[in-house]
Amino acid sequence: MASASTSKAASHIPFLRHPLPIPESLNRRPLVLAFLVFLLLRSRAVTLSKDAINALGDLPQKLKSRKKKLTEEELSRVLQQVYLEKDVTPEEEADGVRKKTLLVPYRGGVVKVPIESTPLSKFKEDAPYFPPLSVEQTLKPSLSLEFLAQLRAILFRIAIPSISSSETGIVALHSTFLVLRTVLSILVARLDGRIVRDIVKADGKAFLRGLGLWFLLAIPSTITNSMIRHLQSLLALRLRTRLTRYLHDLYLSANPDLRYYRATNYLEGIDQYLTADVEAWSNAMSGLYGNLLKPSLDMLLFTSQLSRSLGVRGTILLFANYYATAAILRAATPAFGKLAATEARLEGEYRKGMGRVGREAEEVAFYNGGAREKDILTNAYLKLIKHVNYIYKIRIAYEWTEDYVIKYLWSAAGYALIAVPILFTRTKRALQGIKTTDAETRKRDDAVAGRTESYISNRRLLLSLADAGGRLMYAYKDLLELAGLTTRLYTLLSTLLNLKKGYVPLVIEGAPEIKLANLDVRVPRGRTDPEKALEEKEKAGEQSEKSSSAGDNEDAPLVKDLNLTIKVGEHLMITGSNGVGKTAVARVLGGLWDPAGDEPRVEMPRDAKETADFFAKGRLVNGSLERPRPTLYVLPQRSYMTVGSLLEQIIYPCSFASFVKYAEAVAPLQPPPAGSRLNLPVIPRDHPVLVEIYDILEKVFLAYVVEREGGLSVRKEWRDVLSGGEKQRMGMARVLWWRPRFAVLDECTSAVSSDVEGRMYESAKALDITLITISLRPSLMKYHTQLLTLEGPGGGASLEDGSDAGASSSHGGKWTLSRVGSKEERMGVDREIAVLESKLAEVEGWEQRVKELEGLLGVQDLDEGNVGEKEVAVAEVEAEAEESIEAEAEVSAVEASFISTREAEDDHDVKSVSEGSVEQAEEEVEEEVVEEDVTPQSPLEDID
Ligand SMILES: Nc1ncnc2c1ncn2[C@@H]1O[C@H](COP(=O)(O)OP(=O)(O)OP(=O)(O)O)[C@@H](O)[C@H]1O
Repeated sequence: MASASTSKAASHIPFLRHPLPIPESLNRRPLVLAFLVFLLLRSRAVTLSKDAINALGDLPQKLKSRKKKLTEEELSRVLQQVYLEKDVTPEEEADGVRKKTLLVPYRGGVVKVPIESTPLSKFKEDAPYFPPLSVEQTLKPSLSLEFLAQLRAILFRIAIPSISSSETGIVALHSTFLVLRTVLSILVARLDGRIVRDIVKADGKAFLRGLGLWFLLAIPSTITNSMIRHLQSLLALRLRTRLTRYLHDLYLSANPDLRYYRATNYLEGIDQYLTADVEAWSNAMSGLYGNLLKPSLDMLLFTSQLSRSLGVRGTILLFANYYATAAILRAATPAFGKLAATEARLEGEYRKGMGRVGREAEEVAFYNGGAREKDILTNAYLKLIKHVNYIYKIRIAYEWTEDYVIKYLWSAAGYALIAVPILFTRTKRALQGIKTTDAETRKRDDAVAGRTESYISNRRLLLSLADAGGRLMYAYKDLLELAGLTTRLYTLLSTLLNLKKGYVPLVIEGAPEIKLANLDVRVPRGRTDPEKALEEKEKAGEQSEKSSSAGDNEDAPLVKDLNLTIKVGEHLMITGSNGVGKTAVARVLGGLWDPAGDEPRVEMPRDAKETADFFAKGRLVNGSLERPRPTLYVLPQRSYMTVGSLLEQIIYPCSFASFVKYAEAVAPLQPPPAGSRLNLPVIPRDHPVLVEIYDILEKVFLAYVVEREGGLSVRKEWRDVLSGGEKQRMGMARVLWWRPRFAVLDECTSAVSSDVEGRMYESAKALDITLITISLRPSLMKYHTQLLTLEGPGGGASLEDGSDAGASSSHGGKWTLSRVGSKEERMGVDREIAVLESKLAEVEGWEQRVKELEGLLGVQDLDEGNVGEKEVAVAEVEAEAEESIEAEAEVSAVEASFISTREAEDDHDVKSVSEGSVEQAEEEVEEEVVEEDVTPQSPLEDID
């Protein structure tokens, strides 16, 4: 009855076209809704209890397994194994798909995570969606159509690739809860009004009913809020995971893509892009979805609700309000997108600096460079902080405007919207004219109650509207920031997807050689700083003619027109001064740099892919236990130690999982130990593959490291644990284990003692490995048959031996190839021999003299009158030196004869030897060789 009268009273109030005091029919709506919510909760409660029951059922099992955590040994096995390989179909295999089960240690146990790599065809399909950006676009991200295109490409090609992906489900659920929250907000606003109305009317029963409903509504409202937060975080995590997995597959690509190597030429601080930017983008994206959808929905629904009660005039005023707000805020909003992108870049620079100091801590410590590094890092940090501070400062003005407009202007507008009709319409006049009979008084009371209810509801709706407007404005700022992050992420993806594929050498099946023809070696064009590039572009616009002529000025090649054949068994040594391009040749051989020049040609005997497949799948070649050999294995100048066990250092880049598969193919493994929770077999110590590993360690004189560190499976930070020489020996162990057909050894024995070096070289040769050594040490020549001398882009200005490389070439990149034993090589060896021998002679002389003096004096005190003694000693040493020169002449003659024998074999023209007669020496040597039955491997052997 009361509600009927309320409705009637309300209908008297002209500004309430649809009176808010709820009539009989409408009055049931909250009840129905409350009932629905109850049902929902009930079903939820049932599910919860089912889950709870299930969980309770599993509890003993779980507790039991929790109690029995992995032992340390099991954990180390898991860490070593990392993953289990899964089979793929031949089509998937051809498309580069790999399936694995990752073993992740988690809360004392192991969680198995299935992973599947992105097919190569997917990258090909995606590339057209990520065309490269211009410099302007990279530097000035904005809310434009380009931004939408970038966002669409990232979202629908990578982050949420299909409608059936789990991310779609999360978005759908998230959206449902967002809508639900808006609906619940409206219900709360209505109920609020109703409760106040009942208080004004002093209707206790209705008030209590309203209060009951209030509590009921609170339950779904709070659940909705926490679910929205949870789903937002979940969505962010999923987006990040998708992007990260995709980027890992793309970035860490195998030869010939090598994107992790090539991309550094184009993007600075790429690790910041790959880690922090991906995370920031995912958070911004998932947050923005909620921040944009919810307030937009709120605005829509609240506006429609309000316009029903405010009438046409009110609605027009409301929209005018929106328009004014948007115009003010747009004018007051700074370029947050650009600011966010710059902040990410500066953050990356700072992190990079920190990482460098961490990585090179020992070097910095030796130089005591802490203070200098501090300056560099503080500089980078202050640059970042200044920028962040600047953002904060401009945010003050922006947020002040926003707060003022949204909170106060909108509230004032809200008051006006509600008050104006009440104060200045017929209603007021009508109400004032009513005579105060009892019935009319009641009617008037009802009208006041109705107005109060409508006021409270509208006020709440308006406050919510202001809140939604505020969030929408924040969302606008977030959207600008997202534009900045999107541009960075897009730049990363488009750079990686559009990177030019590396040069693929021509594979000649069964060829016994590596062949290089018409090959120029040039430093690849480096990265250009986008800001500088923009400046240059602008300048170039002004003086385009000048710049075009400047473009022709290309750097001279490091090596020009190289034609070289490296036959199996013909060991090559590459030498030349520092910086002439020795490593650069290895970079071309290894596929890191593309060959330049006129129709360059690089021919390789066989693809190393077979090796990779072999280790991934444990397949044997023709059923034999012989594992395939990679064509080329390059040992770089700087030793690299990977994360993992000692064994993994030797077999790098083969993983332990692949190694186990290979071992299993070679000979049976031991079953897992009894009671082990891991189903991982064990390789026994006497297994042939481990025997081989230990044998290799013996050969490189590292067996003691296994003893010292406590076994092959010990995991340590090997970069710090092993000494420089040990790391280089580990490199040689890798060569001996992989047994490549050709091994490039780039100054990789510089810290190894020469006797060990020699034995390692011999071990490698014994395994039929053809060596391509890059070194400045003439003592290594004896292990090689060919010598490539580079003269660098300057054209051979600095070869010290005075050989025929002195003629400077204007084009640069001169090179000479000779047989070891030729004039150039001999001169280098001669020089080294002379130095070594004079030192040797000195030592002998002094030792002898000391003995004599000790014999003469019988006492060690040489202080008194030692000047005379020293003179005598020097005279004696000189005599010794003379003797040694004679001995040297003999040695030189031996060498010369050896070299000339070789040269004669190779039809080389050997004419001059500085001391002694070649013919005579040759005869002598030949006699010696026959008598002693020694193969004259090296001219230095006698001395050794
Ligand atoms: N990524 C690069 N960007 C620019 N220049 C480079 C790059 N890599 C190498 N260079 C230049 O190419 C030249 C040859 O380098 P390379 O490493 O081949 O020298 P090298 O002959 O092996 O010297 P060293 O004996 O000192 O090892 C050097 O002048 C070097 O500065």
